[in-house]
Amino acid sequence: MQQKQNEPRIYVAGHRGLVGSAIVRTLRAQGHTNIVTRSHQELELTDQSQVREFFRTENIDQVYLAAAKVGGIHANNSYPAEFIYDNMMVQANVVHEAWRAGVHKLLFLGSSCIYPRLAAQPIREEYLMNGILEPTNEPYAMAKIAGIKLCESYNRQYGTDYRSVMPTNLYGPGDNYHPENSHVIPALLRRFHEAKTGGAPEVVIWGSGKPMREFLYVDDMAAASVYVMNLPLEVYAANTDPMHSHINVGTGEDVTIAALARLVGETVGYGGRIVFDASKPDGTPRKLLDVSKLAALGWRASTPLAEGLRRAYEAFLETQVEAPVVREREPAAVAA
Ligand SMILES: NC(=O)C1=CN([C@@H]2O[C@H](COP(=O)(O)OP(=O)(O)OC[C@H]3O[C@@H](n4cnc5c(N)ncnc54)[C@H](OP(=O)(O)O)[C@@H]3O)[C@@H](O)[C@H]2O)C=CC1
Ligand SMILES: C[C@H]1O[C@H](OP(=O)(O)OP(=O)(O)OC[C@H]2O[C@@H](n3cnc4c(=O)[nH]c(N)nc43)[C@H](O)[C@@H]2O)[C@@H](O)[C@@H](O)C1=O
Repeated sequence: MQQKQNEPRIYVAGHRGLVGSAIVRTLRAQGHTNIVTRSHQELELTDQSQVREFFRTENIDQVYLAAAKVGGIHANNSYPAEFIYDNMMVQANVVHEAWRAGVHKLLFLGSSCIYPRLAAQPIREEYLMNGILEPTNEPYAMAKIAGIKLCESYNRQYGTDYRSVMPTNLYGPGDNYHPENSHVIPALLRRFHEAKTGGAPEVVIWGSGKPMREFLYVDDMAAASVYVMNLPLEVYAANTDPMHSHINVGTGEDVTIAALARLVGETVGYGGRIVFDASKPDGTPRKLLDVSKLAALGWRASTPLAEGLRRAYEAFLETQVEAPVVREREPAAVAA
């Protein structure tokens, strides 16, 4: 593809993942042709020397940092060392080496789990660090909080323009459908689909079904990421306290896990029973984001949950046609 003159050279870290692939789709749809990507195999972001060499040679103007060790409640709870180590290393290397190479603009993706477990609802950006974190994902959340502080600190000391967005729970095409390590939506799409095709009389849902979650379709998240990256600095800075320089991204609406399960069942066309396994953790009881800051800046989510689930199920079915086993990643042991 021919590159336009003066177009920024944009590195999307994690472009094969759920969010990174959607950011690439969004940038391409907006006409960007100068997008740089590297797979995990090509560039190990926990390795500082590889990251330094990449930024030294690639002449990058902007970074979307969507590479991270990511998983649902079970993966976070089972592999805490990998969730804290990988995420601390990836973000420290990318932020530091981007700064060393003179990259002025970067967008860091955090997560709504940075907020206290029992935060007042809806959760405003300034509630960061005013309470105890949810234990099932505390190591991951600590890494993400450090990521926000990295960006703030480089901005304060070096005058960079490194921004942070805190997404709620995401879903959509390109998700991880591992039966245990995935998030709830891809796990349930797969479980309900297998129950339907296998004629199973019931589907088991983890926990009590009572926790509430807010779900954002991934193309909305990608659109929000590009929107925040491109806001004029004076507009972004005027809306973000220098000590709380992150912005929530969500829909502003949540559902119980029981209601979500019924909706996934309807989407898939499963007619059997839904049962709950109380031996599995519920995690945070509720984490609804206050999205008024981003709304005031001019962006709102546009994909209703039922429509997003329909598209996500279509994408899941496509992966079944291409290859019956889809993107099932087992966290590997932390490199010695
Ligand atoms: N999914 C969700 O519900 C939410 C996600 N987020 C955040 O959004 C961002 C993107 O998440 P999502 O797209 O879901 O995650 P995915 O797991 O789908 O994608 C992450 C990508 O990063 C790559 N990656 C991971 N570790 C490394 C590494 N050490 N070196 C190079 N590449 C690496 C992965 O490659 P490989 O698979 O080969 O390891 C993968 O392509 C993350 O920061 C996450 O914390 C925030 C809130 C909710
Ligand atoms: C995005 C977010 O993701 C993780 O947190 P989480 O919100 O708890 O995410 P989850 O999608 O795994 O679960 C949501 C709810 O759903 C219930 N649930 C039912 N049945 C299944 C099920 O089959 N799989 C999963 N994973 N959950 C299930 C589950 O018990 C929980 O009550 C964080 O660790 C953290 O990394 C983070 O930031």
